[in-house]
Amino acid sequence: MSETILETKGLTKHYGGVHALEDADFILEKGEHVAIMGDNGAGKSTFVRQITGVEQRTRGTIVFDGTEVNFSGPLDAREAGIETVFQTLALADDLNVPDNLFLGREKTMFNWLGPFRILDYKTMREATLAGLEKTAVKIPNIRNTIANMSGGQRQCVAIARTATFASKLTIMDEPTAALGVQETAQVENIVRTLKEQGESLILVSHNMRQVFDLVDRIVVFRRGRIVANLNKDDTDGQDVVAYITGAKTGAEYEGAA
Ligand SMILES: Nc1ncnc2c1ncn2[C@@H]1O[C@H](COP(=O)(O)OP(=O)(O)OP(=O)(O)O)[C@@H](O)[C@H]1O
Repeated sequence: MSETILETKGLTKHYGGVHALEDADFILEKGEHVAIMGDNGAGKSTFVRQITGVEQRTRGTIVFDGTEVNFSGPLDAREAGIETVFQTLALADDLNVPDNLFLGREKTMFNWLGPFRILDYKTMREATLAGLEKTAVKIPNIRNTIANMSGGQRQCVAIARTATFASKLTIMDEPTAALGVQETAQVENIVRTLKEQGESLILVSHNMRQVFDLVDRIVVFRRGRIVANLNKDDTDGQDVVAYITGAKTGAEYEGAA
């Protein structure tokens, strides 16, 4: 029997009078790869911001790995096991790969020597290499700073962070939007590797080909609401577009999976 890693019930976010997210009931099973699709302004990023602790929801519940959660910020969500790869990468340009992977985690990786905190570089380097190997990410020199890397390499570093810390859920918000063809292929290969490893994933994407290549299920948002929950094998691009545009209303939709 499958186990649920994430469930939202009635998840709602209003910005003043803007109802960006309304009553979202969403389920993700462990090991499942689900795409979130929808037109610009449909509420996809708002949904991601509520479940990753970036913002505080207006109402609704979030159950993560069996526990109801109220993350006070993104670090809280990371500590619980949610790794997020945003379109605008949360990487520091002037730091190298291990430093970036461990950014914000110094708490667990510092050795205490009296009043001084010393970074354990050996442990960091080894964990970084293991994380890169797990995702089959090829970075020529992990001592290079992020500023000297291509967009694709940067995205791979951000994704490798997921594997390094054995997260329970990976969320990618438009991970290839700014990438070229080859770089996109590399990122997509990493996503396939995560699938083979049983990693649970939410992929926000406008790219129909990519979605059909990579996920098991497609959830469509429209005007802040979930209007469709489609098994990839029971649908096609035309059907998905019909839900995205509102040609199909989703009136028949009654909750998640
Ligand atoms: N901080 C904010 N304040 C006010 N309105 C907001 C805020 N953030 C988002 N919105 C509004 O909420 C709605 C949903 O936006 P959201 O960014 O979640 O859409 P999206 O589906 O992610 O779109 P895109 O594909 O363009 O990223 C939009 O109408 C947007 O203008």
